[in-house]
Amino acid sequence: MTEATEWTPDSRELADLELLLSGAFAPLTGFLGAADVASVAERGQLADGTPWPDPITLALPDDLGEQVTLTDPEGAALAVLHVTERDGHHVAGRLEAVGAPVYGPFARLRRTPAEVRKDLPDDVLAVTMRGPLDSAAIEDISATAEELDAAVLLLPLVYGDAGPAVVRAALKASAELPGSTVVAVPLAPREDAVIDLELREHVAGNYGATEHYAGPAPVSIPGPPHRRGLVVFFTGLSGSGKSTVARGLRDALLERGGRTVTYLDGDVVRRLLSKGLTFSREDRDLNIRRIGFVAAEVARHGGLAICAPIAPYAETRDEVREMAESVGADFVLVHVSTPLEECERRDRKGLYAKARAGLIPEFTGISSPYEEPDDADLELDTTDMPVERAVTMVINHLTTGGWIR
Ligand SMILES: Nc1ncnc2c1ncn2[C@@H]1O[C@H](COP(=O)(O)OS(=O)(=O)O)[C@@H](OP(=O)(O)O)[C@H]1O
Ligand SMILES: Nc1ncnc2c1ncn2[C@@H]1O[C@H](COP(=O)(O)OP(=O)(O)O)[C@@H](O)[C@H]1O
Repeated sequence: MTEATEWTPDSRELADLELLLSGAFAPLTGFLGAADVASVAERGQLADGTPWPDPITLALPDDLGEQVTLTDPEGAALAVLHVTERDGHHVAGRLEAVGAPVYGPFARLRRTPAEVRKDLPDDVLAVTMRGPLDSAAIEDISATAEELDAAVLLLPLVYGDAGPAVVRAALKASAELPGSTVVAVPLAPREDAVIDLELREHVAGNYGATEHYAGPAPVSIPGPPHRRGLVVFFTGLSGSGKSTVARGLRDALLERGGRTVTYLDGDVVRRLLSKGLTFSREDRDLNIRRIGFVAAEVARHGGLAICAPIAPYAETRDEVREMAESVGADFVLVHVSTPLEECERRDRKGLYAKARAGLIPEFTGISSPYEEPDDADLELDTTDMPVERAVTMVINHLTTGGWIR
């Protein structure tokens, strides 16, 4: 008997899990095993011939055992998965519901198909929505419902940051469609438009739809750069000048006004957020991911975050870029490329001397690697450069990119 373990699926898997548990993905009752996945990919059918458009899968690390409690990011248990099949990282098995989370925006509108169906008549026109309905669409829906003598069921498909806005759009449309019902459904969009539509039809059918109307795709217009969130990420050796330039940048931005600025000071991060972490690769990566997480949260809300850690590994810097971009923010990488000889000559804290004497293990540039970026947006060698000039170069870059005006 293996020990019970816990796992938090990613956001799309969690959305699928909720639909599997609520019955919105019926006839599916669990994540698909290899035979079903292959059959869906080849024929758009489960292995037993039932039509199904999209492989609904869950990836788990290999070492989690046979009984895995699936939790949401806050740690609340949602289901226990009794693993009976593994295909690489993909796992299938019986899902045992533990309890649905009762929080989150519009949680009261996340009802199961069984609950919704018992309140609806035989004829239902379901409208799946990922964005607002304009007046032409509302008129169309109203006329179709009248023609079919059907009740209108608005199904805002909530996923990601835009979720609450889609529900608000559905409630607004509902006010113009007398007698309509709104039910929030956590269906993540699929890349393939045909599969996405078929999946919407299946879900709508499970909610009792006899007719399905797919609301238009939302038009997403990214805000201008000076309104978008931004992460300015300095990387470079110890003593290269990261903190000095980063602080100068913060001060210059505050003097100009117009943007909210958060400076994640390296020392403060190491003292608070990353207290107790060492300089092993693993701990450095964790430190950088934590910085990236906080910076992306700042940028998610339109703020400008400045970070200045050494961040010696390219892969981890890429992860932070990805974190920022995944919340709709931009990412500017500034490589403070002052060479090791100059950093060592400065040796402000006497650390290089200690590292050379073998008193500090794993010191970046001496006994631990620094991977030079090949994707820097700006490079600053501060060897013969006054601090003010370095700050101006960053400001100029941000102005040229439109992030500041
Ligand atoms: N082994 C080792 N290697 C590199 N640096 C060391 C080490 N031990 C302590 N220090 C001091 O810690 C500062 C770097 O911390 P960071 O959080 O920026 O490093 S990392 O990004 O997690 O690699 C760095 O400060 P800065 O000089 O401001 O860069 C060093 O003063
Ligand atoms: N153009 C410059 N930009 C930044 N720092 C400079 C520059 N010229 C000289 N320095 C000096 O180099 C040192 C850089 O230290 P620091 O900013 O703490 O580096 P880091 O944060 O990369 O470890 C400071 O003593 C600073 O005064």
